[in-house]
Amino acid sequence: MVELGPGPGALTQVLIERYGTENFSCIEIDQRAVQVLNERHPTLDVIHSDVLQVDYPTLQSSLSPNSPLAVIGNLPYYITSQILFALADASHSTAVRTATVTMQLEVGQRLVASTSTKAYGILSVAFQIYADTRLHFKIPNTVFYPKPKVESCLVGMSFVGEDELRRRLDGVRPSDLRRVVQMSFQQRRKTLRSSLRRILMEVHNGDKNKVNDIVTGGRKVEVPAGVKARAEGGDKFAIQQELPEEWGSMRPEELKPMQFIELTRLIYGEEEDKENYELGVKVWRKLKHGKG
Ligand SMILES: C[S@@+](CC[C@H](N)C(=O)[O-])C[C@H]1O[C@@H](n2cnc3c(N)ncnc32)[C@H](O)[C@@H]1O
Repeated sequence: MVELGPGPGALTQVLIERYGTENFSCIEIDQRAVQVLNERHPTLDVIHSDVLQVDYPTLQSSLSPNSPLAVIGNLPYYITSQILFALADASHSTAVRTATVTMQLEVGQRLVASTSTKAYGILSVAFQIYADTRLHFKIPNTVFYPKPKVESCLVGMSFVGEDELRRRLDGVRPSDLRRVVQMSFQQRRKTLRSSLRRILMEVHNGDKNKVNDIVTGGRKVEVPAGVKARAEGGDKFAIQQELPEEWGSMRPEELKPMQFIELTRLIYGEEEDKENYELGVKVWRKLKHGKG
């Protein structure tokens, strides 16, 4: 068990009473809190570090090589989503299996939001693909001291792990998925046709995943799946930088998480070796709170 941001140890105390200190480590950035914890709990492993710099697979192999980490904590709210995304990236390496964390209510609501609601966005799509996520209960601001302005909640995440994640992605690269989801929600009121135009251009120009050939004026041109290209005579050709109509007219909040995977496949194609391609360990963790 790893507690993120234990502070002087209000939650830590309760956890130690219940589970002891043997399989328990904490990560705290504040030197004063680290000192307090060391004095109060001499047998507890307290790591003085920034949680955003933690490499969970390395941490797991040093702390608990035979079983994945269970993460717990009353998270620092200003970096909640970055912490969560880092956990998602680690979840398919078997480093992290569960996270039970408090956060701002609004962020918890985004994680579990359904399509066509204001709260539905990047966090909802990512955490409904990578984990089974539950908002357990709300926590009023009156139970904290000093009293914060915002309400909180307890969220439980059970990460689906590598095999199930590969089944869900079915060859789609997480980095491509992240880009499509991010671009789609950057302008959440616009249609996908307009929000994703830049990606379609990049995919075409970027020499990546070229899967269809067209021939024009005796020249062979390759274009990505889902992008229509038209021979225009001579050696001229035009790429129709548009998504198929059924996708193009939709707005991002209408797409279920699994539909984002389908959309990504349409634009970027998929890996052939679906069992073994790199899922990536720093895909989502760079995303910041607030966008979508
Ligand atoms: C919301 S407080 C929770 C304190 C305590 N767990 C409690 O429940 O009372 C967040 C804690 O995270 C720590 N923290 C903030 N940013 C951090 C970071 N980047 N890495 C590690 N700890 C951090 C703060 O010093 C603080 O102790």
